[in-house]
Amino acid sequence: MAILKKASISIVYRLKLETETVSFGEIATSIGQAGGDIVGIDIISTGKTSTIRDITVNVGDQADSELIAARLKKLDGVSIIHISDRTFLVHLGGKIEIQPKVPIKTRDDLSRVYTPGVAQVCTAIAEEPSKAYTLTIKRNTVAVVSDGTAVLGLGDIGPSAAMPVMEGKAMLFKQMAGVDAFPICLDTKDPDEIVRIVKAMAPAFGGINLEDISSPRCFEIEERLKQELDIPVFHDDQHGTAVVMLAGLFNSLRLTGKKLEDIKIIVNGIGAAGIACTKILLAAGARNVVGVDRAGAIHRGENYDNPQWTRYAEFTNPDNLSGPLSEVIAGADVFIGVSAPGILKVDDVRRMAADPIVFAMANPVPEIDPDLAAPHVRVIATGRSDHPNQINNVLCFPGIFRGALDCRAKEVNEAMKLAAARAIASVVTDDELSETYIIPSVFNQNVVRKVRDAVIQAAIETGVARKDPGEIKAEV
Ligand SMILES: NC(=O)C1=CN([C@@H]2O[C@H](COP(=O)(O)OP(=O)(O)OC[C@H]3O[C@@H](n4cnc5c(N)ncnc54)[C@H](O)[C@@H]3O)[C@@H](O)[C@H]2O)C=CC1
Ligand SMILES: CC(=O)C(=O)O
Ligand SMILES: [Mg+2]
Repeated sequence: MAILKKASISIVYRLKLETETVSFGEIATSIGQAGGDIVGIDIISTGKTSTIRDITVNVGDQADSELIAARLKKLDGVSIIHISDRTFLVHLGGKIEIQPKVPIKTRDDLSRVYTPGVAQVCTAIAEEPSKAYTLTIKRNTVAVVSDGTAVLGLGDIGPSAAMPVMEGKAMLFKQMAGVDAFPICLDTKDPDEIVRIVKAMAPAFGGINLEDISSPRCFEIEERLKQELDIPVFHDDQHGTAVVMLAGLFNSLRLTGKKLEDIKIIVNGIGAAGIACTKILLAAGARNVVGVDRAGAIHRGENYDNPQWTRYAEFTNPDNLSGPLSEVIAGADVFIGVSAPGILKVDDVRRMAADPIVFAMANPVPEIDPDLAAPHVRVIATGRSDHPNQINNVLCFPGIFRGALDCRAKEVNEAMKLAAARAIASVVTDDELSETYIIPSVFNQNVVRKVRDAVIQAAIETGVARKDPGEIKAEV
């Protein structure tokens, strides 16, 4: 796919240059001819006969980077000291740390934050457990829990390899919504064990964000934890994705003038995200949703190994369509992809109804290259940040947990999710709305505030809020 060749890797070449032998112009030409785009030049040190420089270059992929290195090595007077990928550099030593809120400078400080003073606080919590919310990190802290089995679209890469994603989620929680989040990657795939561990660690947390746990195990794990814990448990890949997708669809339909209840929607990839997207679409009023997976359209009368699919067929696909994506997509108004790279073809898009809406949300590579789809659709959205219309659950989870924590919600229910979707959609005003702006930017400051407020309101209305946020502010 062309998308894989776009400049998405940023490489720093540290070079020693013999100034009598080679000019910077020769180096720049060499890099440019190999497909690199120089975006920064830093002088590290200079001597009488040589200089050391860091040249930052954007390249399409690893092969381009290697080609540039090979060309530089051939130039007289150039030696490569080292090559670093800026994405790797930003991960060195991990991306987050814990900071104390008060300094410990004297024995007096020590005796208050630690023993003996801390004992009084422990006793107060032992006598009144709800004080954990006011006297510990619980009220502002979320566990981001994964077992590394469905990491982005990379699949079962294990708990250690999942950590960078979970650290990234923790950064986003903090930066977007002030929520302290811990990445916790478990070295087990056993649902019983995951449930037991998460329950056992729950006292420290005000909420649990499950992440990148493969289906169908994710459904059982989330359901059991919701039943057994009194703090919100939210599987981001299901509900965060569904909320943001619905927000994007609400706004796309504002453009096309079509109504949710009248349109045909294909959801491709009936896993964690696909099932949740379907459920929220139906809850919002859609009537004709057809799920498609590797086995084609999920329909009644088929004996699926995956029990989720048998259940799914009962409440979707009103015309009981069967067959591959390329057939059932005919006449569809909307394609929601939460499956795998490159499986939607331009010919498939051509078979859709007028003004097609395509959300190709598989990460990191979408179901169709947005540049290929663009001439044939009214709206194209992906999960990526390097294209317009980024439909990514980062627009949801910070605000939804900010709201849930602030009102000490017992759970995140359907009303709260629908309220969050409407809130995200509402950030885009009528004047701003266009084919390339159906969803607010991740950096739009209004998103978290609007989602938080809407979630609190819905939590209060549905009786799951344990606190008025005003009272929480008064306690600070
Ligand atoms: N943009 C966003 O915010 C989000 C995007 N995603 C992306 O959606 C995709 C799925 O994520 P999950 O639902 O968590 O994974 P999952 O593993 O629970 O589900 C994936 C489903 O896609 C199906 N699938 C795989 N290849 C297929 C093919 N060639 N044709 C039809 N179906 C196929 C699988 O059989 C499975 O049912 C991933 O690429 C993930 O990165 C997931 C969550 C959020
Ligand atoms: C965005 C996200 O959570 C995913 O692709 O899994
Ligand atoms: Mg995820």
